[in-house]
Amino acid sequence: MRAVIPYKQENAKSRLSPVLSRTEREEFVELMLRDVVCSLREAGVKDIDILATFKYSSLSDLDVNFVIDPADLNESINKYLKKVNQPVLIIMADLPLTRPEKINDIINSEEDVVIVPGKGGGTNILFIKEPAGFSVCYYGMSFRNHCSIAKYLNCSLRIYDSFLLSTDIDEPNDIVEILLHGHGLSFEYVQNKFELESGRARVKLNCLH
Ligand SMILES: Nc1nc2c(ncn2[C@@H]2O[C@H](COP(=O)(O)OP(=O)(O)OP(=O)(O)O)[C@@H](O)[C@H]2O)c(=O)[nH]1
Ligand SMILES: C[C@H](OP(=O)(O)O)C(=O)O
Repeated sequence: MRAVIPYKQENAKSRLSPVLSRTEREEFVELMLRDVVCSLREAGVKDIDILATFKYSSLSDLDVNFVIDPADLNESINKYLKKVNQPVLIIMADLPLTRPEKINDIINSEEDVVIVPGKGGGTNILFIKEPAGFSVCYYGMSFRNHCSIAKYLNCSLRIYDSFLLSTDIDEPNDIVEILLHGHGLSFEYVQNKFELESGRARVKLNCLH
């Protein structure tokens, strides 16, 4: 089994622009990636590929395999899936709340395909036992896309329900969840920049500086 983390750092997380500068976003996305790699290692995942648009020197200390492909997300993953010929876990880099025990639960599933939905119709994690015939279709309602693809291929499907794994960090208020439930490098980064404001409604995010 291999884990693959699609990764693009250039102008990453543009939806966080209201609260983080471009430089801060590029720093932050790397720390979230490192937290994801750490959780995969704690889960005992040995083979980790970072499918990156560029050979980022700042990642050179990571004990992972780099697959460099400047193509877009869907094209690069679909090319990867045609070559990998073993079960594969596609996990996004913006999932800093990932926990090793949940990774293990997913990769030990009986089903052919496991999908962890993201907020707003996305796909945060895809586990595919036989990836050769599978194509990904990210963006828009990718969760529905991937459910349909699994059905078309007659794959048994498990929708994995997890608050922590479904929390991808896209928009400013998503950072609240890191401050409440996070750990690791991404938590340390945001706790120096933001604070929580509690009230009758949902907890709000306030910038410290
Ligand atoms: N290899 C590769 N990974 C990508 C590409 N675009 C996004 N990713 C990665 O795919 C995952 C989900 O992407 P998004 O949540 O859309 O990340 P993003 O594009 O930085 O976010 P926004 O700018 O807010 O849309 C993240 O792990 C990104 O690093 C790409 O063109 N190639
Ligand atoms: C890649 C995309 O991420 P989102 O834009 O939904 O965070 C998706 O999950 O289809």
